[in-house]
Amino acid sequence: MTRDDLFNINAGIVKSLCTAIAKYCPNALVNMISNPVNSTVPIAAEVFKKAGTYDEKKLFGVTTLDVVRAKTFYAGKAKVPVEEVNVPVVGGHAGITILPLFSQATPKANLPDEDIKALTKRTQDGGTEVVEAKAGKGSATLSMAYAGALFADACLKGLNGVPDVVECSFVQSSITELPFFASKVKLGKNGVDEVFGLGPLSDYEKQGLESLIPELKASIEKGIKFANQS
Ligand SMILES: NC(=O)c1ccc[n+]([C@@H]2O[C@H](COP(=O)([O-])OP(=O)(O)OC[C@H]3O[C@@H](n4cnc5c(N)ncnc54)[C@H](O)[C@@H]3O)[C@@H](O)[C@H]2O)c1
Ligand SMILES: O=C(O)C[C@H](O)C(=O)O
Repeated sequence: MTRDDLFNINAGIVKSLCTAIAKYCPNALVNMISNPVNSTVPIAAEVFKKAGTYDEKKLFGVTTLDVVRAKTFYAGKAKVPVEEVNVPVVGGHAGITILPLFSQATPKANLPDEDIKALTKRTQDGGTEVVEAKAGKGSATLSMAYAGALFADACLKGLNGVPDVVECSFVQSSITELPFFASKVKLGKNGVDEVFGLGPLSDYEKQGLESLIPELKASIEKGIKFANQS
């Protein structure tokens, strides 16, 4: 099976599920985990737009697993307790479109450049590492369940009026030239309350941002095209 076959199968499933969401629960917050997230979120947006139910504050690509991985790998390298670590991960959810911002990681550890590069690559390749290790038996399951639960819980806290709930997510965005982008998002009573900008980037992160834009743009466009042609 080619990647295109996989895209078509998952994209078709997402399209039909989103058609049902538009009909039966049009006001729901939608947490999109199905891959390729960089395309399935734009597909969902197109389906909802056609149905007249699109609310950009209520559609989220779940990138929490990238954050969980970045935190875990950073904690290991920096020798700090993982529960104290914070690392924003921006961009998208595939390969080089996943951009962990270790320059903003806390607690500060002043890791050398080669460690930052290795941590970045490991975060970007984390999903593939699991897929390869499971050798045909699927992708990350327990860690995804953990990450999905974290993000769903954050959405529920926001809906319940808990202040200052902030998570990274792939959402409609105007912080770059792309219509969808993952960054820190404040969650509130209506879903997205505020999409935060990227903050100061290191030169390495600036390069990473520049490199990911064309790939992420193509994946977004592929999703939009799929939604509108089939
Ligand atoms: N966003 C992330 O970080 C992340 C992490 C892990 C997995 N994923 C993605 O999550 C998705 C599911 O992964 P998985 O490992 O749980 O796969 P899986 O094959 O174990 O489960 C897929 C489920 O979808 C169901 N299904 C198939 N066709 C359907 C349809 N037409 N309508 C409704 N349900 C249907 C199947 O019965 C099955 O239960 C994949 O797209 C995977 O790439 C995303
Ligand atoms: O399902 C995959 O290809 C990988 C998944 O998105 C992950 O990050 O683990």
